Amino acid sequence: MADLTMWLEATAAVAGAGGLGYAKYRAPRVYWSLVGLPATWGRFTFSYRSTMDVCGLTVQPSGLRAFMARNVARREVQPVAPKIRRVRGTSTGLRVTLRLPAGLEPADVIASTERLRHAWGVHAIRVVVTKPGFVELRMTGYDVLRRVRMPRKAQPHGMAVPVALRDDGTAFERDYLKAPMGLTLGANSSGKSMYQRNLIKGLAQLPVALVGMDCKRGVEQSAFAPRLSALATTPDDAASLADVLVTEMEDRFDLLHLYGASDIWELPEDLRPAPVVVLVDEIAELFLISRKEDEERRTRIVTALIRLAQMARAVGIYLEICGQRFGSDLGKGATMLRAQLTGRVVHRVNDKETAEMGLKDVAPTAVPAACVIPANRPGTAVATDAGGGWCRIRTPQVSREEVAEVCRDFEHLVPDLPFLAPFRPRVSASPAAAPSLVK
Ligand SMILES: Nc1ncnc2c1ncn2[C@@H]1O[C@H](COP(=O)(O)OP(=O)(O)OP(=O)(O)O)[C@@H](O)[C@H]1O
Repeated sequence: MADLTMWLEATAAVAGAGGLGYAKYRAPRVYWSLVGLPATWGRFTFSYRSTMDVCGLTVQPSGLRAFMARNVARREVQPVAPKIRRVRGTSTGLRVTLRLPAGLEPADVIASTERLRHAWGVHAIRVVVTKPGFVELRMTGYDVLRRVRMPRKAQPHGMAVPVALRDDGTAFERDYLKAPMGLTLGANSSGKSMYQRNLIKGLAQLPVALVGMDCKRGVEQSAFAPRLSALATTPDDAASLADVLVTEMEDRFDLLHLYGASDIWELPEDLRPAPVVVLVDEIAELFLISRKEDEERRTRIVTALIRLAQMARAVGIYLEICGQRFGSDLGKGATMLRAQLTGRVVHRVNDKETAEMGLKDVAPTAVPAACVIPANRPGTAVATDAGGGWCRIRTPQVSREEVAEVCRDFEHLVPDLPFLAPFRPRVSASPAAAPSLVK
């Protein structure tokens, strides 16, 4: 009888452990909420003081405080750790708000994130400055980028589109008001098109004009024709389109001048021209030339893009450029244009040099992280935040057909912009069919 009881207990334990192991792998969110979160919360609570001490995140108390401790409270003078202001569990991790004592700065906490991560046994910790004197430790309990599930409340709004998941479980937004010009780099099959698809899916739902430049004969962007205000599928069309955008930029500056506004968002809504997002699928196609005669066209395109990148933010024209590499090897003007594109996303790269092209000037500490993105994780990238920060992100998988359907559903949002009318792609009955330009 005793043997049978022991066997049943052992079987239940093995089944339980197997079930937990299965849940940990197949349903990490559920596992985290039921097991990981309580365990981490407990570990954090019980080891907080000693962890802060050994990580060097304590300071000596002020003279008055030391005096009070010695003479009034009659206890030993202890170093002061950041005060815990709030602890909150989420479906992917744990968030802790800390008030920093005088003598500690956010950079000290950032420098200790690896040590804190190991001490509390979490997958990642990101330190965010919430207001002067306060930081939030965003702990992620498990590898949320293994299977991307966007937070339900992440929806396009204003000029911001949630395009990917950060490794702390929050949505990464491409916000054109914070970083008006963007650059996405990455090797072959690293996930650049998937990133653009997610972007188009979100932008299609906003009242903006979408302009495509896809000189690979429109193979990627033509499926989104119903929602595009313009599409250029050859370098010649791209040159004409870039010229038209520059003329429109100048007209919009005249309008701003007339109303004494510094950007279109200061204009009354009924006078405000529709924002335009220009999506360039492969920048090298616009730079490279095969014949001497093409040189003039390249100079035209590059000059127009540089002018737009330098000035068009105020008039609501934004660039979103994509490419495998973007260095001086592309030709004259490449590095000048790149410097203006401050919203950077770098996917897996084949060499350190490409990662440096994308990140060195805006977030140099992100370069090593971009160099170690594994090939079996397409869609993973390093993205810069406003203010020199960066994070790891991964896009959700979305099919071209799904995005094409969203584009059809939101066709009514295509703004009426006469200057783009000659470039409006013809929408064919079959969504997969390539459009041709109406001239
Ligand atoms: N976030 C993701 N999750 C899962 N699979 C992805 C993700 N992103 C991309 N992939 C897959 O990786 C492959 C390459 O993706 P994609 O076409 O976006 O890469 P790319 O960088 O645009 O490549 P290329 O430069 O050759 O056009 C595709 O099969 C795609 O389905």
